[in-house]
Amino acid sequence: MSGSNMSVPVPSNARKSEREVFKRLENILKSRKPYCSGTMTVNKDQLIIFYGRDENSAGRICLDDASPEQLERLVRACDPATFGVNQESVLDEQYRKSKKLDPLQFSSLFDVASLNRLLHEEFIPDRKQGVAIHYVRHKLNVYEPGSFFKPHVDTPRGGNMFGSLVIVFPTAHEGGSLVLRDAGKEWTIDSAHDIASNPDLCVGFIAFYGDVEHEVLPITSGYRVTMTYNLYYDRTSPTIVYVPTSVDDRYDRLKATFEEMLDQPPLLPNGGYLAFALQRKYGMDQKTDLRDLMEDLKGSDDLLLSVCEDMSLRASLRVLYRSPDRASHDVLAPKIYQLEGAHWEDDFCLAEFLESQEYHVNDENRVLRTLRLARDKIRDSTGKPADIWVKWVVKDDERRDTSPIRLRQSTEMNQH
Ligand SMILES: O=C(O)CCC(=O)C(=O)O
Ligand SMILES: [Fe+2]
Repeated sequence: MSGSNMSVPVPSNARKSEREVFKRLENILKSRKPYCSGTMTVNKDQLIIFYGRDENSAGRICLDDASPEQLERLVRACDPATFGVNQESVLDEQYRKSKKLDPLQFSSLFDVASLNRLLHEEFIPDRKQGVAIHYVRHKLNVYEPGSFFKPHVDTPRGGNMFGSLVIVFPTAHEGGSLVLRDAGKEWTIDSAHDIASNPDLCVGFIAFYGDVEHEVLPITSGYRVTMTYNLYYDRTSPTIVYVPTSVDDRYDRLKATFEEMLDQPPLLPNGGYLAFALQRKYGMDQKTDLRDLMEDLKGSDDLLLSVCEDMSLRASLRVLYRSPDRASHDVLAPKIYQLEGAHWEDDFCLAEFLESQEYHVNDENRVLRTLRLARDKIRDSTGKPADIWVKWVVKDDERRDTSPIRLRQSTEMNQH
């Protein structure tokens, strides 16, 4: 389930001034990069790795001035790297050709916490500014000439994992750029080049959100050694507030545009909601409490929520359900419904249909009788079986229906 690729037309009755404001809001929300990268100076000690697969093998390497022989010895101590498909580890050298050590097979003196400040300033969502980052070491990867890792998205490990961090050690190599792709854009990070052009001893780093596709291009010479971390929010540790030094005026611009929009009466003359598709993807299923998910928003989604909170606008996460034939009103539901095996009566309006699903869940006979149909019946605008999209709802009106899931009028932003 995701919200990033859905195209929702701006309602045809939106006025020109409204369209312009929507477009500006959209541009601000889409302008944040889903990663941050650079180089960080280190002392030589931080580049020492102790490694060994079992009790009978032990090695040590300093990844500053390691010789090809030392690097070859490290390669021999590693296993071929697998990758995750449907929760399983698969070995396929057409897809990923590299070597790796698991976290219990190596130790490193690298001080990852030195990146805290930078990640908070450049990468951590605004509402998470005070929350500490918990870095969990994932793998040591070793790429020889000819090694690569085709485009993939990292397997999320645990609910509050929000991203990945790659540390690139300063072993001389060429090729091996990390290419990131998100929402139709692409960025290439050539850490080997960045490290070589820095006069100080340094490592390269790239932190990116968990839903960003990435790829390691083939290594053409030398050895590329990386250490990966899974990034979590650490809610148990004390919160630290950094004062960002970089200037990011998106918050102010978003707030000003919002104010302008709300000051333009009548925005929604008959009442209604203003809904925004989430920019980032989140894992969820029927058990997901959308209120918990609100705590884990990333990037622009989090920025939007902070602006809403700041302006005392009631905001919540909702799932948008749209009937197959668009004959009834859309429903912004406060939860994810179990549609597997549900049955759509032709004269149902969508809200009634969803309510009936709730009712039938514990009614075994009805469920048996109504097996099949629903997945086929709920379709998106292109005719494919519908996916579930999570939307923002930020503006409503006193005259709103009392039913929590009925929508009288929705105004949505175009995603493209
Ligand atoms: O080594 C890298 O640069 C990236 C490795 C990676 O994408 C992974 O381990 O999932
Ligand atoms: Fe990856």
